[in-house]
Amino acid sequence: MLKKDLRQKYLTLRNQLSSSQIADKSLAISNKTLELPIWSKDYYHIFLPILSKQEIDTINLLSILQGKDKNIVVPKVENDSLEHYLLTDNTKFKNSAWGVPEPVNGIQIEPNNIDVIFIPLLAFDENGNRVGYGKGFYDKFIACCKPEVLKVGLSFFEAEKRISGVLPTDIPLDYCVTPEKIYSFTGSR
Ligand SMILES: Nc1nc2c(c(=O)[nH]1)N(C=O)[C@@H](CNc1ccc(C(=O)N[C@@H](CCC(=O)O)C(=O)O)cc1)CN2
Ligand SMILES: Nc1ncnc2c1ncn2[C@@H]1O[C@H](COP(=O)(O)OP(=O)(O)OP(=O)(O)O)[C@@H](O)[C@H]1O
Repeated sequence: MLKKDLRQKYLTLRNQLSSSQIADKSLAISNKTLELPIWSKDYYHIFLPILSKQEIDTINLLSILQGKDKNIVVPKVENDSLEHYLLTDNTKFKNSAWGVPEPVNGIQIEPNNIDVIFIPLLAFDENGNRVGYGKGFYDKFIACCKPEVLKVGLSFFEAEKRISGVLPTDIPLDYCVTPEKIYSFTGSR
């Protein structure tokens, strides 16, 4: 299926989830991440959910990262690209026009310092390709990171067979975590 059709399909499926399904699936995804071979790193990049858009609630994953004493980095849209800030006890948040809770100020982190990125998505396929909102924010961000950065998709739904219309700028995932299972794409490339 084409990216734009998949975007529509999964936006609709996501909107049909009840708030208790969102909470249960978000918790299951967070707990499943503990089985990933990613926990020996320092800098973990995480998104904070647009709750009104029924995105995965990452609060439990945030607690896991804090419990493991990791450096936690969150994005902010500035001039049509992402900037990244260290999360501290003093970080203040403000919802962007798009509904993302974004840090107001703080210590900026360069992409080359980031070791692991948890990526929001609408759909993914069995090759680790991914569909987001279609703005290319994450594609451009990942392109600035070090080549060995670990890219971990989080998804309420299981993999599609194949996304068509994948572009040369699309960087595939290393792992994707759903409430049911972990997909690893590291062996297939
Ligand atoms: N929780 C969360 N945080 C995230 C993302 C995400 O998908 N989820 N992003 C993943 O990329 C980035 C922000 N993504 C954005 C995507 C679109 C627009 C935006 O400006 N949208 C237009 C409408 C565009 C349209 O409908 O065509 C607007 O609000 O005017 C802003 C940010 C970074 N943070
Ligand atoms: N590294 C890059 N440099 C410049 N433009 C890019 C880059 N990566 C992607 N783009 C552009 O961004 C646009 C959106 O890409 P795509 O449809 O793959 O978005 P997406 O993967 O759904 O969204 P996102 O990355 O925000 O989650 C495309 O027009 C693409 O050409």
